[in-house]
Amino acid sequence: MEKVQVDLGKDSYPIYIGKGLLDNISEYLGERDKLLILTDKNVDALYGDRLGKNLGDEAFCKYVIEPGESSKNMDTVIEILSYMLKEHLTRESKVVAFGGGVVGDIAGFCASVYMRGIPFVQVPTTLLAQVDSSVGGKTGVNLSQWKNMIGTFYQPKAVIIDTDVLYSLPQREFMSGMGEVVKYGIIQDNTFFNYLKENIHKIKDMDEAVMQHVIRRCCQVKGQIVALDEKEQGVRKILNFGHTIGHALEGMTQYQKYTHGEAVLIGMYMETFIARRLGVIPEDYFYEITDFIQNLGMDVDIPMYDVQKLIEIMMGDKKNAQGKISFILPVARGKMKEYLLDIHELQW
Ligand SMILES: NC(=O)c1ccc[n+]([C@@H]2O[C@H](COP(=O)([O-])OP(=O)(O)OC[C@H]3O[C@@H](n4cnc5c(N)ncnc54)[C@H](O)[C@@H]3O)[C@@H](O)[C@H]2O)c1
Ligand SMILES: O=C(O)C(=O)C[C@@H](O)[C@H](O)[C@H](O)COP(=O)(O)O
Ligand SMILES: [Zn+2]
Repeated sequence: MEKVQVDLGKDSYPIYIGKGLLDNISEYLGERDKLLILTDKNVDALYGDRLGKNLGDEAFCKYVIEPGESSKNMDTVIEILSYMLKEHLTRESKVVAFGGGVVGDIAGFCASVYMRGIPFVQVPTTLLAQVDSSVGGKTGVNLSQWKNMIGTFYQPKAVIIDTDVLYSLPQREFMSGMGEVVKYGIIQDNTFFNYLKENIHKIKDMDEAVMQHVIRRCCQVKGQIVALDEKEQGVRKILNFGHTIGHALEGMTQYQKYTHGEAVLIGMYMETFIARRLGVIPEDYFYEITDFIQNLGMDVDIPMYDVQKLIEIMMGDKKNAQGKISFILPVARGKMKEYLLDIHELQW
């Protein structure tokens, strides 16, 4: 088992990464009078009994949501908060987010607003959640076409990553997680980007040692960025590379066409084109990024007729300022810069 620490003063927490951690989960959960396991139907069917068995005689209750992005809204939040009240959860209880990023974002949000905040722990089960969404304390839900429009910054008490659960992931979900993994290579750590390129076959085969390294490195990079800028006033914005277009694509298609990671891959591809159009990225690096995304097998074409709609949604992005759309663009290997662009600069 490896441990990565997120340094946030009194809100610091450990990320445990290893094989089979689910079997000793009680050891990592910390103090509580009662647990609420929040999960989705797929994860519950695969791992619910195992988790329950490993909790032994502990007092716990469980709430199971429908899988997928369409659950990520205020209706689900109200249902969960009502259940928490019915189950008499207190400020000494703990919420366990047991699932992918959807479960994690909803569980963290519910924990952050119930009784003005009760502790929660992340037990991420998708690659995307293990490398990104379980770390950093962004919680929330979507409002209509606008992603994560309602939310809080609320850190978990711990993140417990059992790498064994990745082997039941559908191939599409695994590649979706690779979207955020590639992001970490581009935004800060060019050595890691080279590692990804060199090991792409082993990654696609889900080689255990390689995946352990990939997960640890992403958690380290994200943990360091979050420690520097918890509330996204500055450097944390680089984690949004690919997300201005990515989030708009998800919303424009009612969360039905792309997974989050797929939308981020397309977003990074298109935003790298914007960097080239602005003349801010070296030509060879432009090809390195775009070739790698294509080689992952991503279909990066979107129909031209959707561009106006895309821009309309991007106009509502949280990162925008001065009436302009914010883009985080690659300007050199491992170096990003924010550009505020108006609509006319995007129509060419
Ligand atoms: N808070 C953050 O910092 C942050 C960062 C990145 C993404 N996100 C959010 O995360 C969400 C995407 O997360 P996701 O990609 O994990 O999607 P998800 O939670 O919808 O999970 C994807 C699918 O995999 C299934 N699944 C989960 N674990 C499994 C396992 N071990 N084996 C088999 N199937 C399994 C789920 O039931 C679901 O059908 C988006 O809403 C995105 O906005 C948040
Ligand atoms: O943790 C962050 O900060 C991120 O930006 C991580 C992103 O991968 C994630 O998708 C995040 O939810 C996007 O930011 P948001 O503020 O637009 O929700
Ligand atoms: Zn993301």
